[in-house]
Amino acid sequence: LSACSSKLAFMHPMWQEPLAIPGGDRQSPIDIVVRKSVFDPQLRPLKVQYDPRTCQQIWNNGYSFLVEYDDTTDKSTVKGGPLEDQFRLCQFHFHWGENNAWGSEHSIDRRLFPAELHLVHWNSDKYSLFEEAVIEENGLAVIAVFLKIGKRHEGLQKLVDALPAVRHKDSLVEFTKFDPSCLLPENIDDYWTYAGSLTTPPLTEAVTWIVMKRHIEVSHDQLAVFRSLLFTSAEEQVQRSMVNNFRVQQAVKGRTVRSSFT
Ligand SMILES: NS(=O)(=O)c1ccc(C(=O)NCc2ccc(F)cc2F)cc1
Repeated sequence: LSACSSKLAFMHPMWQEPLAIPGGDRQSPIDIVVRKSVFDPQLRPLKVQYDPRTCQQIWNNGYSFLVEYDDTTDKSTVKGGPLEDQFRLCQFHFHWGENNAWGSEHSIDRRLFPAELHLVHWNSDKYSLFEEAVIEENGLAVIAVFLKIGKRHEGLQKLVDALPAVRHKDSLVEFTKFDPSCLLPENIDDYWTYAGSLTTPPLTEAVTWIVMKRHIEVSHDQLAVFRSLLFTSAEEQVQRSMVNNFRVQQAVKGRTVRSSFT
């Protein structure tokens, strides 16, 4: 699937791109050009340790739906890989399209996927709050996993069943005992990593991106439930479907994308 830019040109981005971005030379998302990525043998395997008991709620924030975790202790963490420190999971969310031709934020040699999962972590060795870490260049680590349409994802179904409860912007529902490691591909040793930013405002250049080479599969019907969510709150007259909630791709600007595999 190629990102035919003309197809995307008419689409209204979710929000107006700011005129000036702080720094602006490490923005996300990007297209990962595989032949330009550099194998780094010093990249270690990722160590992911998630405790399902830290799962708290699902919140529709008007951009996506966030599954939020208790990040007041080091119970759900990621370390290793390109990371010097230990990072705490605070939430995960997705980006998706109006159809299966596009929806992911990153692409691999221009190949887009119907959706992309982001597991968001902050550096708890150096900072004491997410809000502090989000403005620091080594503050955040986001693991990105591409979603492809295929067989039904049994682990995802518990989340899909809860989504109608957060149909409108600013709605929230209790959601517990969900282990997000079920959303990781079997092999998490093969990934690309680069220095980037948040892909929604405030777009701060604080993110070490870890983009998984292997995707996961979800069914067409499961992704259709994502598309049944709304950008708009219950009070608004005009309801708008929550689809195409991805940012336009940004210039690589001389950055090197490293790979953990040859
Ligand atoms: N798509 S992505 O993975 O790059 C991404 C991850 C997290 C956030 C986020 O938390 N935003 C709200 C937010 C909340 C508090 C704060 F201090 C800063 C701030 F960005 C935005 C984008």
